[in-house]
Amino acid sequence: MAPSMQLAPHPSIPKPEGPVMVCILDGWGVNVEDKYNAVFSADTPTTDALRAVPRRYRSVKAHGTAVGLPSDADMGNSEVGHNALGSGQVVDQGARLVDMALESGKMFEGAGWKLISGAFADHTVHFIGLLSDGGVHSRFNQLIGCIKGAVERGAKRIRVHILTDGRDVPDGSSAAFVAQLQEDLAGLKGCDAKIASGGGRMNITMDRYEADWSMVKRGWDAHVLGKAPHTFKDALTAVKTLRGDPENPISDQYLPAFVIVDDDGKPVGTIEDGDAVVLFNFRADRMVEMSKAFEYPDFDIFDRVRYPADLKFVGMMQYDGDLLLPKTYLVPPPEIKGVSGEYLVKNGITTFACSETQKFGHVTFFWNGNRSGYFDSSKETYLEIPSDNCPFNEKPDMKAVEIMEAGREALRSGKYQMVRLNFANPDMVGHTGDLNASIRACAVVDECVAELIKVVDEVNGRFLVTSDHGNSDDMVQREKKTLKPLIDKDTGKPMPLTSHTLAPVPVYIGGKGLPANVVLRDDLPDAGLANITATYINLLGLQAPEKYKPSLIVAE
Ligand SMILES: O=C(O)[C@@H](CO)OP(=O)(O)O
Ligand SMILES: [Mn+2]
Ligand SMILES: [Mn+2]
Repeated sequence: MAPSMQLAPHPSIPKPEGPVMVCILDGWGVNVEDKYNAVFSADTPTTDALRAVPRRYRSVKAHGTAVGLPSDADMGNSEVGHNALGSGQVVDQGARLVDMALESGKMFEGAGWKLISGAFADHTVHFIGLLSDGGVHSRFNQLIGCIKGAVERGAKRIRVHILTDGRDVPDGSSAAFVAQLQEDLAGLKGCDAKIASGGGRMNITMDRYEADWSMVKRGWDAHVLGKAPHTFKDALTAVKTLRGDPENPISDQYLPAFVIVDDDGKPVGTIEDGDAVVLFNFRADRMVEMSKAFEYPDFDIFDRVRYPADLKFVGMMQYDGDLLLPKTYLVPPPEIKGVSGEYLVKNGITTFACSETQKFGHVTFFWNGNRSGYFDSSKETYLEIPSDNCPFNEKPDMKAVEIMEAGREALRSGKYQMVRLNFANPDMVGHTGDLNASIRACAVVDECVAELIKVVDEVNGRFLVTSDHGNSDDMVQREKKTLKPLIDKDTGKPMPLTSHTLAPVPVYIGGKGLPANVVLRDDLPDAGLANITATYINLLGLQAPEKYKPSLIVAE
């Protein structure tokens, strides 16, 4: 082992007899305490009790610059949250790197730009991605920046394939983004630019972790082949019509696929031989599958029917550095080096990591600094529990009990020194905007934490329970100043909040194996998620790498 990777024993925190459990309650923030806070409203006796233990509970920042996002107006998300939790470092994240590449002009100088510029004169440049200013997967102004850059550099024909959001931005806001995009495209001089196809992000194109490839096929059919269940002459009409009854609309997230056609009913923007395609999302998880469909000539997961020849395909970023997918991209992704997972295996620590499909890559790929697979398969076991395929408010328990049971077994097995679990419920159910289902989601997770802590105590272990960002902690849109819920004019009901929040997240530590003198420091008021990495390494009785953000604990 490189001497630099050796972790010294902690001078005052001994090695535990049992394992260390790190639990991430995805989307569980600390926020305004009223009935629209599902975390607060849920029956959560376990985390309530943990919160009452002196010097073993605090909160940490999980949004904005504390996790490498461009500004403190940016909510946290799973990618940047797990990157920070697993690496102990704050690195400039995709959102910021794309901003900088556009500002400096580097965007227009790299290999990715060179590739697509081959289509400027005689072919079409297609942009496919999430249309909103949510800043989790993409940002509207970055799309416009790229389109304008292409037009200034000679692009003659542009088609945009839009995924409507309603998840990182309020549901129903898609119409406004579409209207704005249409206006911006119409204002481009010397370029024929139009919206060509679209659909809701949770219905087409943006599947992740192979939960449902049929979503990607629906996206391919609409974007590439120009085939969809609905055709319209105009995208704004498409989005407004497909939402249906204003009293009970289909969410922007789930709008069916549509294709824009001309007066003869012909699609205005199929993807043809020699065209360029840009996936303009910077975030990886929901772009990997579509990238495979575009990049791999012998792709066979679904029938692509037609695979355009001489395609100039790029991602906004490289979405998987191990698979080198896509080969060509516009902006190099963040480089996260020396993550805790690598240190652990190099120091002989055995790890079990588990979540259900929807969060499996979060607790492995994102946790490991966007790396696929194991650092050392002899020391690590990653277990994926298949997620249900349904809107998660219909089954708010999701696979929490199964994850808990797997965690319990791993803790008892004696095989693992570290057990890392992610519970998806407060996040995935929170995204549906369904308050009651989110309350249930938080309650079931609290029950699972109770069961796990019992076992941690049984094996003389230690635990750290935390989260990656807020979500269920606020389920309603609010007036900025008074924080009063905003009321929908049509329905008279409070307007649901489907997005993450800016809230800090809790950190609870404990376990029978944790010496009584180990407590949370009180001199790090501004700590963030990245401080948790050194903390859990200390719980293992080891000193953390020097470059990590300081540990939150001390032995007094
Ligand atoms: O579902 C997702 O893709 C994002 C929200 O856009 O959520 P998370 O960061 O929690 O995965
Ligand atoms: Mn998350
Ligand atoms: Mn989320």
